[in-house]
Amino acid sequence: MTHLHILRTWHQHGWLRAVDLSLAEYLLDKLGADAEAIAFLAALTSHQLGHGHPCLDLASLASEADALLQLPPENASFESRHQCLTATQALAQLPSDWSQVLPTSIAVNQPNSPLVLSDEKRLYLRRYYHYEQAIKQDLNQRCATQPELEVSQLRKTLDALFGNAEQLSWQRLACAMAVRSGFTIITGGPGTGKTYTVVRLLATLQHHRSGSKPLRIRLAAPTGKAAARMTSSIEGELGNLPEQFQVTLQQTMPNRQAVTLHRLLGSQSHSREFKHNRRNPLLADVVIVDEASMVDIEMMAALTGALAPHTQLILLGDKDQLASVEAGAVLGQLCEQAEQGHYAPELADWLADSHALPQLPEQYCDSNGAARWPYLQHTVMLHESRRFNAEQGIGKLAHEVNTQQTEWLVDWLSDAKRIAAENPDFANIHTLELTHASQKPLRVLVQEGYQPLLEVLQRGPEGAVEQWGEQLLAQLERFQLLAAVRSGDWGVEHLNKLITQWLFGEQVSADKWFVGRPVMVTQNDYSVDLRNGDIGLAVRIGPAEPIRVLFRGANGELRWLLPSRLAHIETAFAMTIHKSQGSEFNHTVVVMPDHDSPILTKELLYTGITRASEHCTLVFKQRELVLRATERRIRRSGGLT
Ligand SMILES: Nc1ncnc2c1ncn2[C@@H]1O[C@H](COP(=O)(O)OP(=O)(O)OP(=O)(O)O)[C@@H](O)[C@H]1O
Repeated sequence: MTHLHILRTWHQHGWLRAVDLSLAEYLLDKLGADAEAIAFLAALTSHQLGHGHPCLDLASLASEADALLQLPPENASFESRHQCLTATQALAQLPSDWSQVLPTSIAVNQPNSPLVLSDEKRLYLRRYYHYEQAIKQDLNQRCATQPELEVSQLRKTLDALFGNAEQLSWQRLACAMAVRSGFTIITGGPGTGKTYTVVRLLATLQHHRSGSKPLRIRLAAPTGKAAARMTSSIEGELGNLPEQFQVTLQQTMPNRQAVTLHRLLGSQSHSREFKHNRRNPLLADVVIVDEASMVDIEMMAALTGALAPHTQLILLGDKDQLASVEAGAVLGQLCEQAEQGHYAPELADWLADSHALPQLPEQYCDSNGAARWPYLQHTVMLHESRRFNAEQGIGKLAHEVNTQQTEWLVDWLSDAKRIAAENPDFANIHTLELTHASQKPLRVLVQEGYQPLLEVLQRGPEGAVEQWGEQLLAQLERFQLLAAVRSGDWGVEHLNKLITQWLFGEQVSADKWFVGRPVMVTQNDYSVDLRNGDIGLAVRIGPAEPIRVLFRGANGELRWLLPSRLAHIETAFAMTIHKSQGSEFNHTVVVMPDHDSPILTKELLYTGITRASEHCTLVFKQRELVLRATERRIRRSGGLT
C-alpha cells in the first residue's frame, strides 16, 4: 500500500482533513513519486496543525506515533479501525531512514520551500515556522527593553498598593517585575488575583510614567466574552484601590473598555492581515491581554508584530488551561515551568535591591535560569487563589486534578455524598455516576438547572425589554453542561438533542429555531460582528414578533439579531470544554465520555472544573476514566522555548 493510499483511506474515514491530503498530493505532483516519505510527513505536519500543534515533533513520532497524531482518532468507528492502518503501522512502512531524507529534500529548508526542519527535531509548514520565529524575535526585543518609567519611588507605591513588603507577595513581585522590562507574563489559576494585580499595575505604571502625558494603555482578550469579563472585573477591582490611585486611573484612563484582539488589531473582512502590523503599529504604550492561554500562534504573531518597539506587552492567563483550538499553545510553552520560578540570582537580587521584595526563597532561584528559561525571567505565577481555597470544594478538586494527585480523587469519586455530608467545605462539588447519558438523574439536574432561565423567558419582557435581556443573559451564565467530546452518547451533539427534548418535548428539534434555544457562534463572522465562541439565546420579544437571537455586543450592549443573519451557529445547552474557555458559570456540569481517549487529559478536566464559580458536578460512567484523564497530560509541540 502506498503512503498516498494510506492518506486517502484516512481521509475517506474522516481521520485526516482534505487540506492535509491535498498538501501531500501537491508535493507528490511537484516532487515526483520518490518524495512519498516527504509528502506523507508533510501531511502529518498539516494534520498536527488541525490538532493545535504548530509543528510535527519527530522524536515523539518515532516513539509514540498513535498518541502523538491521535490516529486512530477518539471517535473512530469500528469499520474505520478495520479499514485504516494506525499511525504506527503506517510509519513502519516508510523506509527506515525517513528522518534522514528530510534535510536532503528540496522541499525542506530551501528558500521558500514548503517545509522547515528545525534543530532536526521539529518539522513545520513554513508559515508556522515564521510565526514562531517572529514571536521569539519580538519578545526577545521587548525583554531587553526597559519601559520609560520613573521608578525611584517605586517601593512607596508598592507599599501603598500591596501593604508592606515583609512577606513574599507574588502579586507585588509581578508588579515590580512589570516595570523592569517590556514583556511580562502574569499567570495563575482562577481567583489568584490576576485582575487585582493588573489594576494595581495600571496604577503603578500611570503613577510612575516619565512624561507628563498619560500612558496609552489598551486592554484586550481573545474573545468578546473574555473582553467583557475583563472590562467588568477591572471596573469592579478599581473601587478597591486606595482613593489616590482611583483618581489617577480615572483621569489617565477614562476608557477602560477591553476589546477583542481582532478589534484591537483592526481585522479586515476577507483577509488574514490586520490593519495594524509592522508598517502601521498600534498607538499604545502598554497592551494588556487577558485569557492569553487562548491566543494561538498566528494571532500572537500578529499581536507582537503590531506593537511599536517601545510598547510594553503584558499577558495574563492560566497556563494550566487548555490552549486555543487553533495551533500553538503559546502561553503554555512560554511559562510551562513557572511554578518553580527559575529566577536568575541577579533578578532575585534586583527585586530585593529595588526594595520591592524580601529576598526570594532559594527554591525559586536557578543559577542557569537566565540562559535556560529566558521568558521565566519575565513571568510571575500567582500561587494562592483568593476565591477558592485549595483545601475546599472546587479549589481542592481543581488542585488535585491539576497536580495529578489521584489519591483524594479516588476517595471522592467513590463517595462524594458522604464526604460532603461530613464536611460542608465539599458541599459544592458533586458526582453523578450513570450508566447512560439519558438517565433520569441527569434529566432532573438539567431541568432544575434551566428552570430559572425558562421562567424568565416565559414571563416575557413586561415592557422592559433591555432589563429582560440582561436577566436572560445573566441566567444563561448560571448553568452549563460541558462535554469532553463532541460525538457519541456522552458528546455535545447527543446531549443537546436530549436536553432539547427534556426541556421542550419530543417534537422540538435541537438544530431548528425555537424560543429558549441557546446557541454558540462557531466561526468569526465579521458581517454581523460576532466571534467564534459568542453565546446567544433565541427569544421572542412579543407574540407577534419574530424569533430574535440575543447576544452581548463587543461594547457590552444587547443585540437582538434575526436568525437568518447567523451563518455559523450550533445549539449550546451543552458545549465542549474547549469552547467554554474564557467563560464562567455558577453551576458547571462536566460530562465525561464512556470510553477512554487521548484527548481526555488533566488540562481538559481542569479547564472544565475551573469554569465553575459556585457548584461543579462531574458526570461519568466509569470512575477509572476520570482517573486516567487526570494522569494524562497534553503534550505541547513547539519550539518557542
Ligand atoms: N492581595 C489581595 N488582597 C485582598 N483581596 C484580594 C487580593 N488578591 C485578590 N483579591 C480578591 O480576590 C478575588 C479574586 O481576584 P481576581 O479577580 O483578581 O482573580 P483573577 O485571577 O483575575 O480571577 P479569574 O481567573 O477568574 O479572572 C477578587 O475579589 C479580589 O479583589
